[in-house]
Amino acid sequence: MNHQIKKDDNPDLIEERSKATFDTDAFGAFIWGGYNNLKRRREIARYYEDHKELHDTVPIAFMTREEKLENAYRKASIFENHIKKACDVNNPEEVRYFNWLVYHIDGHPTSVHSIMGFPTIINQSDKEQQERWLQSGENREYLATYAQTELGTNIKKLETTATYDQKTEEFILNSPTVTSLKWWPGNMGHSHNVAIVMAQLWINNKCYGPHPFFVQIRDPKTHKPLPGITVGDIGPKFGLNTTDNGFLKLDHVFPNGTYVPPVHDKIAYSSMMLVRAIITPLMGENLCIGATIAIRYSAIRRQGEIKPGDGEVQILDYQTQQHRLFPQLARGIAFLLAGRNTYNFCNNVLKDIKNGDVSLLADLHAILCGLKAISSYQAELGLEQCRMACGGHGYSAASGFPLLNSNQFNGVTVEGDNLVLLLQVARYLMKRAKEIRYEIRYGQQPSKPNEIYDYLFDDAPKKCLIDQAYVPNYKNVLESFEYLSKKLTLQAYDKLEQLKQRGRTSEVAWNECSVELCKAARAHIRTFLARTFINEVNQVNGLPLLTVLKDLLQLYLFYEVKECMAGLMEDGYMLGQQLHYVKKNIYEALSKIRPNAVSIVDSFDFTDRELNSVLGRRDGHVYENLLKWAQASPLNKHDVLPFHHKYLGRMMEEARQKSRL
Ligand SMILES: CCCCCCCC/C=C\CCC/C=C/C(=O)SCCNC(=O)CCNC(=O)[C@H](O)C(C)(C)COP(=O)(O)OP(=O)(O)OC[C@H]1O[C@@H](n2cnc3c(N)ncnc32)[C@H](O)[C@@H]1OP(=O)(O)O
Ligand SMILES: Cc1cc2nc3c(=O)[nH]c(=O)nc-3n(C[C@H](O)[C@H](O)[C@H](O)COP(=O)(O)OP(=O)(O)OC[C@H]3O[C@@H](n4cnc5c(N)ncnc54)[C@H](O)[C@@H]3O)c2cc1C
Repeated sequence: MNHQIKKDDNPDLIEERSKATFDTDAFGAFIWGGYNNLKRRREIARYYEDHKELHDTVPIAFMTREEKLENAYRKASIFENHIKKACDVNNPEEVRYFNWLVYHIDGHPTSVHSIMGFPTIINQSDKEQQERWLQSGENREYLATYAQTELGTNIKKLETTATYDQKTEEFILNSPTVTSLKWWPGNMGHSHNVAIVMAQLWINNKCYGPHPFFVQIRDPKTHKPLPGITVGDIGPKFGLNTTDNGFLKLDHVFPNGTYVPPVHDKIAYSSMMLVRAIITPLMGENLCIGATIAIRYSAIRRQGEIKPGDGEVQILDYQTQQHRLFPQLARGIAFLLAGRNTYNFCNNVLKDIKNGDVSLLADLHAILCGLKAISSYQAELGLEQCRMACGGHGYSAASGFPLLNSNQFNGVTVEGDNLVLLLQVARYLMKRAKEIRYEIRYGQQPSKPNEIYDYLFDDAPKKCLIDQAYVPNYKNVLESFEYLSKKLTLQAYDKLEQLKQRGRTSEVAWNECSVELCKAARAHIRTFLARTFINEVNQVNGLPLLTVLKDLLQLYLFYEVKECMAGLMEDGYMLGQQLHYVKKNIYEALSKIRPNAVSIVDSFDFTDRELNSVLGRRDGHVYENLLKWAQASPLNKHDVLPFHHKYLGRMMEEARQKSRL
C-alpha cells in the first residue's frame, strides 16, 4: 500500500501509486532504521513546515551570493531556539535531518564548526582544554573551522609551522611560504572566529609532525582579524556557495598551550574519519533524491509511442530510461545501508580510542576511505544520469539538479581526493596480501581475522556459479566479487614485489602499480557494499517488502557484475554464457521494479523541501508550477529590463535608423 495517494494529485502518479505491491511505510522504516525514526523524521519535517521563519525567502537559485549568506546567517541566528524544540539534540541523525531541512544542500555558516571544528575539540583535547572549550563550543560562543589544507595537501608535508618557544612557553604559528597559506577551510572566510590549525610541531629543532592547534583568528567582540592574521573568502565555487571557504595566512601568531602526545600518531587525523563516515550515507541520500526527482518526472512525462497508435507513453516505460535510473536507486540504497553500518562502527571505534584502544583504527580507516571514494564517485555519475533522464528541464535550476549536482561535485574531493583514498585502501590490502603469501609459504595464521577481509584468506578453488536459476542466488554473485577482489589484490601485490626485486624502490614500484592498486581497492569495496546489502535484506521479515527489496538487490548485484565483467572474464572465471545470464537478470529486475518504481521513491518520504525540485514534486503537478517558478525569476520583475534601452534598445534603434538612411 502506498500511503502517499491523494486524490488531487497528478492522475499518472495516482495510477502508479495504486499499483504498489508493498507498504511504503515498511520500506521507509527499513531505509531510515525503524518505524520510530520514520515517525520522528515526519514530526521534524512538520515542525520545519510550520515555522516559516526557517524558510528561504525566495528560491536560492534566484539569490546572489551575498543574499545566500545573509539568508543563511539569518537562519543560523534563530536555529538554536528551534532545534531544541524540533529534535532530540542528543540524537545525531535528528540533528542532521533538521540541519538539512533548514539549510538544505549549499552549506551554511555554522557547518564546519558542527562537523569538524567542534568534534576535533571533543575528541582531541585533554581534560583541562575541555573544561575551557567544550561547553562554550557547544553553546556556540565561538565557531571553529578546521584549517588543514594548504595550497597543497599531503598532510605529512604541510608547511605551516608551530614552533614551541621555551622562554615564553608559547607556540608560534607561522605560514612561511605562499604555498603554506591555508586554503579551503569551510566558514573560515568570514563566519568562524577560531581555527583548528594543523601545523608541523617543532620543539627544540625537532619536528613532531602535524598537530592541531586552537587559534583565535578573529576578535570575539569586533570580529576583526587579529594581529598577524590575514583571512578572507576564496571566492565563488562550483557549489557550496552559501559557505565561505577561506584562506588564512599566519604571521607569527601566538596561541598558548601545552604539548600532550596522542595515544596514536594518526589520532590527529580522526576528525577526517568522522566526516568520511557522514559522507557515504549522504551520497546515498543525494542519489536517492536525484532518482526520486527523475523517476517521478518520468512517470508524468509522456513522449513518443511504444505501440504505434496507442498514444504517448510515460517515459518511465522505456527500458533505456529504466536502465539509466533504477541502478541509481539501487546504488543509493546500498550507500545508505553501508553508510549507516560504518557510521556506527566509526562511533564505536572513536569511543574505544578515547579509552586508549586503537586496535580497530586501521580497519576503520581503510573502509571509510574506500566507501567515501566509491560512493561519492558513483553518486556523481548517477546524478548526472538522473539529470540527463529529465531532458531539457533537467538543465533548468527548477529541476533541482544544478544545485544538487554541483554540490555533489565536492564529494570526490573533500576529506581527501578519491584516488588518494583508494590508495589508502590498497595499502591496507597489500598488508593482507603479504600475510596471505607469507601464510602460504610458512604455514602461519594471518594477524587477526576480520569479517571485512576474511574472504581474502579463503583458499578453496573458485568456480563462477552464476546461472539462470529463476530465483537468483546472491551468494554466488558475492563469491564472484570476492574472487575478483582477491585476484586483483594478489596480482597487484605480486607485481609490486617483482618490481622491487628488479631494483625499484618501494615508492617507485607503488607508483608503477597504482592503477592496479586502485582497481583492487574498488573491488574490495564493491564486495563490502554487496555483502552489506545482502545481510540487510536477509534480516527483513514480511514477504511484500522482502520481494521488492530482493528485486532491487538483484538489480544491484548483477549491474555491478556487468560493471566489472572484464576482470571476471579475462582469466575464464566467468563465461560468455554466464554474462548472458547476468544481463537477463538485469532486464528482469528492471521490469519487476517498474510497476513499483514511484512507490519505492515515495517510501524515502522526502519532502518537497528536501527535493527542492519542480520536476520531482510529490503531487506531480509539474507544468503549472514550472510556469510559476519561471515567473518568480528576478528577471521577470520587469516587463522591460532597466538597462534594456541603454544597450540592446539603443543598438536596435541605431540599426533601424541606419537602415532608414
Ligand atoms: C550537518 C551535517 C552535514 C554533513 C555535511 C557533510 C558534507 C561535506 C560537505 C562539505 C564539508 C566539507 C568539509 C571538508 C573538510 C576537509 O576536506 S578537511 C581536509 C581533509 N583532508 C584530507 O582528507 C587529506 C587527505 N590526506 C590524508 O588523509 C593523508 O595525507 C593520507 C593520504 C591518509 C596519507 O597520510 P600520511 O601522510 O600520514 O601518510 P603515510 O605515512 O603513508 O601514513 C599512512 C598510514 O597512516 C594511517 N592513516 C592515515 N590516515 C589515517 C586515519 N585517518 N586514521 C587512522 N590511520 C590513518 C594509514 O592506515 C597508514 O597506516 P600504516 O602505516 O600502518 O599502513
Ligand atoms: C568544497 C570544499 C570544502 C573543503 N573544506 C575544507 C576544510 O574545511 N578544511 C580543510 O582543511 N580543507 C578543506 N578542503 C580541501 C580538501 O580537503 C582538499 O581539496 C582535498 O583533500 C584534496 O586536496 P588538494 O585540493 O590539495 O588536491 P591535490 O592533493 O593537489 O590533488 C590533485 C590531484 O593529484 C592527485 N594526487 C595527489 N596526491 C596523490 C598521490 N599521493 N597519489 C596519486 N595521486 C595523487 C589527486 O588524485 C588529484 O587528482 C575543501 C575542499 C573543497 C573542494
